[in-house]
Amino acid sequence: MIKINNLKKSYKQITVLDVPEMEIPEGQSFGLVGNNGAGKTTLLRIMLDLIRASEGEVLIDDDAVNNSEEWKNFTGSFIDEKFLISYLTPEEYFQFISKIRGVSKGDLDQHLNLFEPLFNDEIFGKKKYIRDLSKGNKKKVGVAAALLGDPKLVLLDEPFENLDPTSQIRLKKIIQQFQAEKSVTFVISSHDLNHVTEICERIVILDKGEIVKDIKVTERTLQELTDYFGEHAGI
Ligand SMILES: Nc1ncnc2c1ncn2[C@@H]1O[C@H](COP(=O)(O)OP(=O)(O)OP(=O)(O)O)[C@@H](O)[C@H]1O
Repeated sequence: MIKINNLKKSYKQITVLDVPEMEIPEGQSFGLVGNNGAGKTTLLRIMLDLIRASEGEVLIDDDAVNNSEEWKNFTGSFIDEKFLISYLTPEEYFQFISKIRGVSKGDLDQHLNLFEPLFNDEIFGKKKYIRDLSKGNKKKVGVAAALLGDPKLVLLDEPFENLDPTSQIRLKKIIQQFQAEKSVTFVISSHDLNHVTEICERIVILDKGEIVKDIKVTERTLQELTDYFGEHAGI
């Protein structure tokens, strides 16, 4: 589903991402981990054509993302709050996204029902604009919108960040439901090694823009990741 060829991103001659080759097959849940500045968000942004690569390309279903609009019809994503429309209420925002994606009112209601426990009576009916929601609640709106309209591919940057522990567990369950029932391909960056090993079948570690490990998740993976980052901390 995703293919990367000779991808490089540099700022002022400093290379921050260098991925010669990588493939993410359809249906895979792919986790991206790495310390601050490793290049995770840069990679996600290039995959979504939000920034241009300095060299190389990302293909989604064989189309270069910077040369095609096709992939946008089946790709959902939430990178940060800039994806939201801050002067709308959450209700208005979901209606707006539904219109763009051709989601009926019935399907929107069904989708939002799934998120009711995660939203925890904090999102709807509060007469608040998105800009007035807490960071965690903005994240919930963004992730729910990314999953709206039956996307085949979903990219999420640190979806668990700013969520309370109960919400993290609820979000994990929702993602697992989309994996099992809808075979969505997920690309998820996270600093939470527990969550990422639980929801991903493959984890790539980025270090200074390079892939240093590409792991098929097993029951030993959490320990392997903990050991890897522990070594970096000198522990
Ligand atoms: N516009 C920019 N100009 C210069 N350098 C940039 C720019 N955007 C990103 N970088 C650099 O690229 C590198 C990778 O950043 P990136 O945000 O992708 O890391 P990350 O792995 O997502 O980090 P974090 O875990 O802190 O979110 C960093 O060194 C960052 O300073």
